[in-house]
Amino acid sequence: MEDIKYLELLAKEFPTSQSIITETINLKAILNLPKGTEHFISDVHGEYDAFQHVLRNGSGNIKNKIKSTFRNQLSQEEMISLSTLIYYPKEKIKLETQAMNTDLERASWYHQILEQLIELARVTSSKYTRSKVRKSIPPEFSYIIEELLFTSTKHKNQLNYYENIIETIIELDIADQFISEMCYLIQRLTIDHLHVVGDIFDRGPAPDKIMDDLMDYHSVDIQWGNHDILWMGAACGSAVCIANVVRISARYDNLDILEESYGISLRPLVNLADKYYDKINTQYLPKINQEELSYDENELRQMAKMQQAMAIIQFKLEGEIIQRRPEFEMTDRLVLNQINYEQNSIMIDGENYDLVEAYFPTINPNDPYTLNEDEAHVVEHLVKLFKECDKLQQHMDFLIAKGSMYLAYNDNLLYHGCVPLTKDGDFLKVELDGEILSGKVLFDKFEQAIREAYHQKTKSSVENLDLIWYLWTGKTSPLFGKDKMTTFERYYLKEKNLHKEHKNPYYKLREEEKTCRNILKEFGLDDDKGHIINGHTPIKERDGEDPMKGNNKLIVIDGGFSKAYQRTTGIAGYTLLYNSYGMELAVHQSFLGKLQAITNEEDILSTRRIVFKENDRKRVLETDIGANLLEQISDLKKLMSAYRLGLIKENRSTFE
Ligand SMILES: O=P(O)(O)OC[C@H]1O[C@](O)(COP(=O)(O)O)[C@@H](O)[C@@H]1O
Ligand SMILES: [Mn+2]
Repeated sequence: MEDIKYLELLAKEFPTSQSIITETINLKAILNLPKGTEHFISDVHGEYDAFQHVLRNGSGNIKNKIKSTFRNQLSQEEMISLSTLIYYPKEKIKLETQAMNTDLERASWYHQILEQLIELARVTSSKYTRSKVRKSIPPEFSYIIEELLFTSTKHKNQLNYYENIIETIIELDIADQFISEMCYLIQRLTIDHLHVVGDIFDRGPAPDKIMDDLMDYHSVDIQWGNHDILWMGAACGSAVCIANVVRISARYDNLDILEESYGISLRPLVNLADKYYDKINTQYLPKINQEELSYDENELRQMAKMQQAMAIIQFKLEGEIIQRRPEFEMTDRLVLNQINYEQNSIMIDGENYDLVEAYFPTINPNDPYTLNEDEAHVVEHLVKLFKECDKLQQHMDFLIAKGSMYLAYNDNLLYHGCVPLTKDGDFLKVELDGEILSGKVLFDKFEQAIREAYHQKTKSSVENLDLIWYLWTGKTSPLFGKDKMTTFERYYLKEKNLHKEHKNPYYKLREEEKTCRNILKEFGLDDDKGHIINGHTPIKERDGEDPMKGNNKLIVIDGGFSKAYQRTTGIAGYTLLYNSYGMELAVHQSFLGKLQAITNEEDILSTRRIVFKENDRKRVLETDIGANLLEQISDLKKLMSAYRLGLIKENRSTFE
């Protein structure tokens, strides 16, 4: 019965036997095509230009395609030039054509480039069905591009036809636009699907632009990172998440993201900072690249004061939650009541330490966690603006729609931080809302809390919002993975040992193959076939650390986009490609900037490391999409027999 109802619905889409046959042929054709290329990137941290570059060059994939297509026809320089054109078509066309003196010269360049691009688009589209390629083609040029891609040039007549189209494009003066569209098409066909393994936000200057691009991207999923969760909590109106977001933005000189990109006015915060903080702690000076920006002293002081005002609000709000939620076991993070405000010292683990440059004008020593009236006003104002900001809400809607705590995809398991484990490698048992949870169900519980908090945004339950903050900083959070966040200590104490945040046992245990296999099994995956793709921790390649762990069962792909971290890693970082031939890690050097990439044709230098090779080229049939298509084919078969048995009537009206 159920079945018939479902088939009746399906019959609306496939009203005749003929339409079923057509669709089945199409689906079967897809099953036999090579698996599409998956691209994995992680820890982008607001570095828009580097992110865009890696996306545009497909982690080196475009260059490889150019090499294999034109190895015997183009010089090394010509191939580099063609790749730059494909990454940055508009800018590169301008540069090239401006340097030419005659129309003839320009026409001959256009001709040559168009031929190369058509050839490359043919190669990159050969992995897909016509129908899929058609959907990727921009509508303005769909007719011409289809003709160029699908017309054979074997016969003289056909060659003439093809040449004619190229000439017409040049004559009609649409070559610039046409070339750009072809370049974007090639970019798009080179990567079938993108996975972003977390941390789009914080530290770098333009996470909002990254979100805009991701929202335009043809096929993408996201595994939430700890920084993304913080922003999601903020958008749900969690005051403590907002305090962290604003403090971090001030710390990395990114207040413009809030004020200009998201239109969140910081005026009340400026007033609060001006009213209370005339002395500043130098730890609150923003982290900026001194060569790039020159602020005068007043501006720097202003930013430091804002960061300081926000940090104190954060410590107060965190104290409230920690007291309200004893099960979070975070009482060691209750710092403000451990301070001796007369002596400016603090008690930690029974020892007394002097606070450096300490100054707490808004704290009442007898009631250190209560916001004063001005602070409460700032918080109220920010909560309102974060919740009302359309652009931020759209970005977060997208994170919710395309994102998750983890993803099982084509045998692989993707997550940002860690799977909490005991020292012995068992899944750590965590008590949440009276339930004892570990492994996969722990992730599921957190995900459910996030979704509930998000969907009831106007009256988000306090408990769920607390959990979102816990995911940012709690010691059993799969997104954080450390014992504590020592923000307070790093602002006020000179003892470096107190600044240390210790990674949990997972990070040692993931070196062992057994751990990785256990985790894959826990998430329902085949541990012989599958791999874990992990972000979050920069790999110190300079110190000999290897991104491939657990006998290559786990790959850490912190993209190293964050400039602040490149000093410790020695390289920029890693991205991963998984195509029909296997999986490859791309190891990137630093990105020198968009201008260098265009004018000097300086690509990110990347080397490749093979993670594994497929014995036989992998087809769509063997992927998750393949499994899905097989199911569709079987449903169509059922519908076909329902038509034959007369259980459902064919609707031929459109053909009669
Ligand atoms: O260097 P900053 O700005 O103080 O940030 C350090 C904080 O960032 C974190 O490393 C989290 O960020 P990541 O997810 O990028 O590691 C915290 O553990 C740490 O307290
Ligand atoms: Mn992270």
